[in-house]
Amino acid sequence: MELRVQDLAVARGGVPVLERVSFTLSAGEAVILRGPNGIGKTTLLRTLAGLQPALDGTVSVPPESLAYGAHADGLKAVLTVEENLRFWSAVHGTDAVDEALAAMDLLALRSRRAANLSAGQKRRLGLARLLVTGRPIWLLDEPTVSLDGASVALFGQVVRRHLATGGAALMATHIDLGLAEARVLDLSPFRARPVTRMPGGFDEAFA
Ligand SMILES: Nc1ncnc2c1ncn2[C@@H]1O[C@H](COP(=O)(O)OP(=O)(O)OP(=O)(O)O)[C@@H](O)[C@H]1O
Repeated sequence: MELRVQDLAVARGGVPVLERVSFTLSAGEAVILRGPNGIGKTTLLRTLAGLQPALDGTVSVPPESLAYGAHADGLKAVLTVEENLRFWSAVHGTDAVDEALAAMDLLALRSRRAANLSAGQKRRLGLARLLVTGRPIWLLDEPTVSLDGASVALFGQVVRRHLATGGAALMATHIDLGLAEARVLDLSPFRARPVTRMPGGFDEAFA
């Protein structure tokens, strides 16, 4: 499945952040979003995931084709690791829980409550959730935060396997996941033009 983004404009807190963003992400492809802090990588990913509306533009696939992986969002603290994945697998009508546990090295932690996981273990569970969504296009926001070297390598393998089986990934990351084939999309040219400022106004005070 191909993701075609055309002239997308996105905003954060009502303020336009990026505009006229156009790119294509094909099956089997990984694209890495680049740009300085605050340029709008998270905002772009959240907009594509359907978590906030776009100001303008078109996205060729519905949010149901996209899986958003960020932080530990969506984890139920009182459920165990395995129960969390079973919950999401039921929501998505898939059956990949054991595979996901194994892929992110969570088999030994399957009976532990999510609340009692370390930050890195929570992150691994959040990434295992991607696998049980069964969705082809992954949107990843700094997926390797809190992960140790071994877990980064593990996740690199998971992404490569996803790409090899026709999936695609759009990610904001500063870490080399070992994806030699990944394309880089620099967001700098899409920075929204600043709104007209009022002299002595709020913007001036914080400039
Ligand atoms: N809740 C919010 N309300 C208003 N503005 C926000 C809010 N969250 C973020 N912003 C602003 O929106 C802009 C885009 O932020 P975003 O998090 O998308 O950038 P980013 O490229 O992901 O940054 P980083 O590399 O630091 O993670 C920034 O200028 C930020 O200050």
